[in-house]
Amino acid sequence: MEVRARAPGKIILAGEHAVVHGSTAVAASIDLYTYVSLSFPTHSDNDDKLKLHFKDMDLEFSWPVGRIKAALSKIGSNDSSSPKSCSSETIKLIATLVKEHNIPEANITLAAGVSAFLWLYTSIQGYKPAKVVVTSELPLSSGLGSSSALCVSLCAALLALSDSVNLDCSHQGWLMFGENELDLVNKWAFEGEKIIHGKPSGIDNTVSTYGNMIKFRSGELTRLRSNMPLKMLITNTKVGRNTKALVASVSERTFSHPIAMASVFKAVDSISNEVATIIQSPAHDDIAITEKEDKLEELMEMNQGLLQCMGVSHASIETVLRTTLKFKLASKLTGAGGGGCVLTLLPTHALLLLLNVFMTPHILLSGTVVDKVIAELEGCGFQCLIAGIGVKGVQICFDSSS
Ligand SMILES: Nc1ncnc2c1ncn2[C@@H]1O[C@H](COP(=O)(O)OP(=O)(O)O)[C@@H](O)[C@H]1O
Ligand SMILES: C[C@@](O)(CCOP(=O)(O)O)CC(=O)O
Ligand SMILES: [Mg+2]
Repeated sequence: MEVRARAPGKIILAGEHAVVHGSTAVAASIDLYTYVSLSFPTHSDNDDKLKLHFKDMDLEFSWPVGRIKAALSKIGSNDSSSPKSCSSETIKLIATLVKEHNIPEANITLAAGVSAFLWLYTSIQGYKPAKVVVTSELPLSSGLGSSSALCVSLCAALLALSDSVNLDCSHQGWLMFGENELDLVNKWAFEGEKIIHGKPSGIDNTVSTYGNMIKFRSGELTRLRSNMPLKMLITNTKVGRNTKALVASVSERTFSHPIAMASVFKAVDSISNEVATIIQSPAHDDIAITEKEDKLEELMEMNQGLLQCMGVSHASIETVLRTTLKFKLASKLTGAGGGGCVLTLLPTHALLLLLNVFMTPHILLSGTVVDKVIAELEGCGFQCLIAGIGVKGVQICFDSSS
């Protein structure tokens, strides 16, 4: 029996970082997924190893289960139905298992993902031999939530073959979990995110688990129903960064300037609530949609200004902001910043109209504003994509033939 799980990445429309400090944020899932397949060896395979394959990087890890059991013996027995945090002592024990594999320096940030894997696997499945294969359509360490998509898809696959979840294994194709199972996946995935991020807010694993669009504050989720077409250009600056370090840097700034930062977080909270209201409010005609788009653009620019206050912008992000502004398009970073991805709202008029009179003569050529801005951004060495927004959350698929 093999089970596959897929979990979507995400964009944060408003409120990243501030959400770690108790403000509201708004996020949506995107149609780029991380896939995890899990299979147990048969008796005739005579295999006693736990194997992890990061297929995209062609990196394989394996440990005899006896070795894992010996290293983690103090943890006690596993109980997949009650998610628990990995203690700092256990993190150290897990780190010794990870270090036994010499991860190439260029891929060293993957060590956090391997540690999260070992914690989630042993906590949910115990010390069984298995093979786990991970692939992803998401760029890693870019702000699109690859860490949470990894944790959510992994937990879904592990729980699908655990005693805590009862599913119809004969179902053909992708299958959604029920609400209780989703809650369990989400809670375990949050524990994995803690290992990768240090201090996650939980918004990324929550939107990857439940999908669609959510408002999130202090662990509480409100599902949003969008009442407008929402198209975003995602520009990957390809500047790698690490969410854990960026979250820590904002915490340091908060420690140094608590009163000023409290005001920044309060302003972000208001922006996120306004974004959620605009997205959900009814729009009966094109004029109403344009008004909503104008307001969203202003709020995105305001949020970006506050992210600059938090110290998480980057020269590459500023280049994207300047470039899109030339085309009268508003942008903000998404995720932890420091490089990574930038969101640009593509208002309906930008998708339909040819360049208009506001543009300077040298760019008054054929094509839509969107074609032009993408060409210019890609000319800077960035990578652009337009992802589908608000897709379903985590899903699983059984393959009983294997
Ligand atoms: N498909 C994957 N394969 C291996 N590790 C992954 C994968 N996706 C995420 N990770 C782990 O998550 C880390 C990136 O998480 P993070 O810094 O939060 O960035 P983001 O979540 O924005 O992509 C990687 O360095 C790695 O440890
Ligand atoms: C910066 C933050 O708000 C989002 C991080 O997202 P990402 O890992 O950069 O995709 C952190 C969090 O909410 O846990
Ligand atoms: Mg992350």
